[in-house]
Amino acid sequence: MSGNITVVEHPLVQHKLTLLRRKQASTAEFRKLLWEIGLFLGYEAMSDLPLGRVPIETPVSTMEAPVIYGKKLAFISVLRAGDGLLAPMLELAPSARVGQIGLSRNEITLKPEKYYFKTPGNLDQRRTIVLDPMLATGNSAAYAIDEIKKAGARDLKFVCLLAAPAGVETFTKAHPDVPVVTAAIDYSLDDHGYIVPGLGDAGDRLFGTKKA
Ligand SMILES: O=P(O)(O)OC[C@H]1O[C@H](OP(=O)(O)OP(=O)(O)O)[C@H](O)[C@@H]1O
Ligand SMILES: O=c1cc[nH]c(=O)[nH]1
Ligand SMILES: [Mg+2]
Repeated sequence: MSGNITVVEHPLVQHKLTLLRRKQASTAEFRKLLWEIGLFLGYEAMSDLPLGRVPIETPVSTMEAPVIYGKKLAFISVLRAGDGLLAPMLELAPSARVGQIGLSRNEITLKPEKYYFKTPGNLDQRRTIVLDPMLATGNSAAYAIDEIKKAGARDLKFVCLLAAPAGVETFTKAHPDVPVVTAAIDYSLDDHGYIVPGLGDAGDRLFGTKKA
């Protein structure tokens, strides 16, 4: 498989992902597990932030101590399901600016339809991390990055929970400059474009909107 993709294989992530995938997981459990895994995905996605040094005093001595330095962060959630990763990312970096792109995948064409777009200013001066748990066909993620690049972003990463091989292919062909961080790459897509084995519809599971 081509592209710059990091799979977070930490046992805690893989264990929590198994609990979250199970169809018996309640909405509350799904939400909490996505939040917990999101912390680890954020930890990985931000592992290359540049550090500078500032002088501080500890109770014992002075030192030149490391601090995150340089470009500010922007997190952009692909609505709705991206909001499940936004909360843990903000837990890690509370002063990041936040944007949203609202996309709904057309069930027949499997193409995204945009219904909302709002991003922070000066995206060209920010490290921009785009969030959506699912990279299935890759159409939504590739389109989201197209729009976010049009808004000025240049230094981008994409963070998801699950990816399908076809989605990784489509995404990395469209945006070879955008590294992807995920917790797993599954086997395939079904006839409706759902990731197999996957977890079902992430938005419905996160918000409890699946019709009975
Ligand atoms: O890679 P793709 O084939 O484009 O599929 C992935 C998209 O599908 C889901 O969103 P959905 O359209 O279900 O919207 P929702 O978050 O409101 O449920 C998911 O959150 C992605 O945005
Ligand atoms: O498996 C999938 C594919 C697209 N969107 C989802 O929420 N789940
Ligand atoms: Mg959905």
